[in-house]
Amino acid sequence: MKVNGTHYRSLWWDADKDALQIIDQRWLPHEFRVLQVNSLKDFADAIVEMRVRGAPLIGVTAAYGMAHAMRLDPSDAAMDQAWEYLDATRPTAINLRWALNRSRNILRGVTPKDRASVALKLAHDLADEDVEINRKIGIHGLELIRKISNSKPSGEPVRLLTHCNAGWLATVDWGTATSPMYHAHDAEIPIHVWVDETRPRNQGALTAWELGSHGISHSYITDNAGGHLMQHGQVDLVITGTDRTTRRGDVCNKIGTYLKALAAQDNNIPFYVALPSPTIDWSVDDGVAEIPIEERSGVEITHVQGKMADGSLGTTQVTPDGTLGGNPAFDVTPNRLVTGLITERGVCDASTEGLSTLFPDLVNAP
Ligand SMILES: CSC[C@H]1O[C@H](OP(=O)(O)O)[C@H](O)[C@@H]1O
Repeated sequence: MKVNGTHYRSLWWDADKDALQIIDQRWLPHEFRVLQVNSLKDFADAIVEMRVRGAPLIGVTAAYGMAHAMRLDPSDAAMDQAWEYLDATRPTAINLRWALNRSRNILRGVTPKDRASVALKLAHDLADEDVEINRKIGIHGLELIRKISNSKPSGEPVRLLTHCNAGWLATVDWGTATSPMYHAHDAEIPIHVWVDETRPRNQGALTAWELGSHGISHSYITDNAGGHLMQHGQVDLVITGTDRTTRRGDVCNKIGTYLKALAAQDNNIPFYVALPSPTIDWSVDDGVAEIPIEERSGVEITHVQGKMADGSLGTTQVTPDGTLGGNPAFDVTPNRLVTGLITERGVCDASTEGLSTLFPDLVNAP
């Protein structure tokens, strides 16, 4: 999307430098820094340290990591080592393993001398595929927003609430949850977005940066304010992203999503999840029982990063010395709390039947 009038993807291949460039999201929203990825360790660190983040973007980054590994050593052993190394970076977003499997399954059928070029082409294709999937999610989600807008007095905004950043920064472009918002804004449908801060890493600030750059009205709110806003008729629709959705429609997403879904149901507010098909884990039914939840460092809880009074970026300790932080990074919203899933092929119920109807070609795919 646009940054000060210039279009960017969240990562891109620089042919002149023959290397992947990423937006280093650790410095946003205060500084826009581009980083070149030069080694396989750089790829892994970028994912672990959340320089790149968001399920789709993690997957595409890993695909470029496999291509880098094949340049160094295209042997079967090196391919498997790279797969293991990149797969171990973050456990929850299924797109990581999906992309690694897409790459390795193709490369196994390719002679080693051709693996580097084939792997790089696949990474480019996955990046382009992600952009198109998210664009289509936007088109389908737009109709949900339009329907609500048409039920309001002319000019009255549709009030959306979103959690974390499922924006273009979490994908290659458009975002998932934000794509319907961008499409609605571009269709001149008035919207206002309540943006959850999303402790502990405050990815909501990334969403605020994105929406502000696109001229979309928004308010940055505490994670605990959403229920109150819903009780007082201030929210028309909730749209979030997902890091892994099971075949029956249980949704794993950033910690706190489940609580928003509970509040939405209690207030009869539609709760939709923007779901690109690579984020569906067809091998899992019960999300609460089966999806591995990443436990990140407690320092992300006890300390906060931001812009200091002198304009420099820094980190400050919030808790007493010695206090340990507990930091599960995701939770699972059972399908019974999900109104619908907005996919690139349309909107469906959060159910096995809903997903298998839209994706009959994928439901039993190996
Ligand atoms: C479009 S997927 C976005 C998804 O990923 C985020 O997690 P993280 O920032 O830890 O990578 C969050 O769960 C978003 O909803």
